[in-house]
Amino acid sequence: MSESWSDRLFGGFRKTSERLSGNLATGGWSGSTRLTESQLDELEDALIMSDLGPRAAMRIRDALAERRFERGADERAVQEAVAAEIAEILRPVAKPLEITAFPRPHVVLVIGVNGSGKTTTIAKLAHLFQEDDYGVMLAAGDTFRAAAIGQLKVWADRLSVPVVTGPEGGDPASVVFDGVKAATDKGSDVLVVDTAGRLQNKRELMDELTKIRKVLGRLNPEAPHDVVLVLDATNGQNALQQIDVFKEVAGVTGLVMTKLDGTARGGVLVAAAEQYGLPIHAIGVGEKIDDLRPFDPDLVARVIAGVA
Ligand SMILES: Nc1nc2c(ncn2[C@@H]2O[C@H](COP(=O)(O)OP(=O)(O)OP(=O)(O)O)[C@@H](O)[C@H]2O)c(=O)[nH]1
Repeated sequence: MSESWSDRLFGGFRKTSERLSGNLATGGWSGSTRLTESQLDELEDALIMSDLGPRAAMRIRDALAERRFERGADERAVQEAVAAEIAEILRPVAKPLEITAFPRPHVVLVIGVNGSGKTTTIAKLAHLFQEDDYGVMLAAGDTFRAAAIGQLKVWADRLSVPVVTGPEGGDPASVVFDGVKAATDKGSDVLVVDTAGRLQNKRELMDELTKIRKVLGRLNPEAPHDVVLVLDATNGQNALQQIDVFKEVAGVTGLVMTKLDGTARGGVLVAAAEQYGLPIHAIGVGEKIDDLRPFDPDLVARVIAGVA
């Protein structure tokens, strides 16, 4: 690997940090040891414009209002202080997915709207688990579209991971049932289940997920152990609305945010952390198989604030 993960992370968040530092670089920070009201207003606006959301922006503003800076402190000092506050917000939610289920398999349902990067994320998660020497199996519970089943198979082949599929238009709950049985027979540690992402039809999706849960519960009352929502960071604030809907429809237990590379909207990660407090298991910063990693909240905070 020529580029380290943190290099890729910096590359990934470059647009976000440029945006935030661009928004912060209004000059005139130096002067007194406290930020003035108008400086604080500017700071809050810069954070909102950088997609951190009004709540996180206000929290950071309040924290910075309390802070004493060295006389003559510059923009960098303000950015450092912003980074420290962002880290405070991210630290409690940065939690990798852990395989804890006993009996095995640990069942992870993966949900998210089509195009959010769900299938790619499932492959990347499988790869992460493989790196930790866990036995992984996939289940193609998105039977709504043949393409989704095919795409998951391609990834499974590439990773040499078994995948349980059913016919297009078949019953997702029966694929999940077969998946759990196969994973149990094989002694797999983790079963990652792809599910349909038809947010337009909430009722149908809710019924489908309820049925999956019922079938899973019959096999193992603890399953699913995780319900992971995949969000596309390029959707900015709309990604947050998806959390609202999927929390209600699917009982989301954690998030993965993808496509943080190449978007200036990475601040939405901070907004999601502040507003929902759901664990953020990993972040996607590219299309390659190892472009999904559990994240280091302090490093990500420094990258977002442009001081890494
Ligand atoms: N740049 C970038 N692209 C990503 C990332 N994650 C996924 N993608 C790309 O996003 C596109 C959609 O990803 P899929 O995994 O097919 O998304 P999906 O949600 O399963 O979509 P459907 O298959 O349409 O349901 C693909 O071209 C992926 O390569 C990421 O972290 N960064």
